[in-house]
Amino acid sequence: MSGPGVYEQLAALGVATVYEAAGRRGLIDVDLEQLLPGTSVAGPARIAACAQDDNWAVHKVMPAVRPGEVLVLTMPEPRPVALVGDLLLTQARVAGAAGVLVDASTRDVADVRDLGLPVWTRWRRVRGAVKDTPGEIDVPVTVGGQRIEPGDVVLMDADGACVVPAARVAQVLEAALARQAREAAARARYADGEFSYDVNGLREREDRL
Ligand SMILES: O=C([O-])CC(=O)C(=O)O
Ligand SMILES: [Mg+2]
Repeated sequence: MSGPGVYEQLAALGVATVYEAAGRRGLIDVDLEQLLPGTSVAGPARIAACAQDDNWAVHKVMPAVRPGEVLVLTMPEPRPVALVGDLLLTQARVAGAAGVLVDASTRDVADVRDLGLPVWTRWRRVRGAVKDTPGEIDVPVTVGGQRIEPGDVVLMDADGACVVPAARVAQVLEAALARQAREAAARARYADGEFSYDVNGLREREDRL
């Protein structure tokens, strides 16, 4: 079969549509700054669970990263401590990561932008991480109140981030494509001057109140 792959399709559908199609599940409920505006990515999670304020696990995870993966970096209590900068992210870029979710701080932002690797970060702060404790890689973590397991599909775009459990990807993709088709039909009507107040039956409902 040809055509765009599952990850490409999910990235194009976007976080809002996929989250809605998943039954409003999987939201990574935290403010993230998108360092490369205009990018959207989806891919299986490769996880580094760092010790507090420590980026040993980020160094450790780099040799494990496979092309197309979304690297998820977190620590027990996320704080504006720089888990990554351009040196670590160069390694992610060369490994072929689709994108990086930093549930902490990123530094060397100008150089990171030049790398062209899409990164979403909680903070931009240069405070350095220590390397005292190995932490863990390839383990489940919680980011923005949402559990992410290795291999779950993480999506990120201008709206933020969400995750789809690996076992639900096919079902959520199908529902998201259906939702996209419904939204396209609605968009065409609004572009023609109709109003959602009428199309969605809200005027009629209000008249009956
Ligand atoms: O080395 C660090 O701890 C983070 C950093 O600045 C880089 O990766 O360039
Ligand atoms: Mg640096």
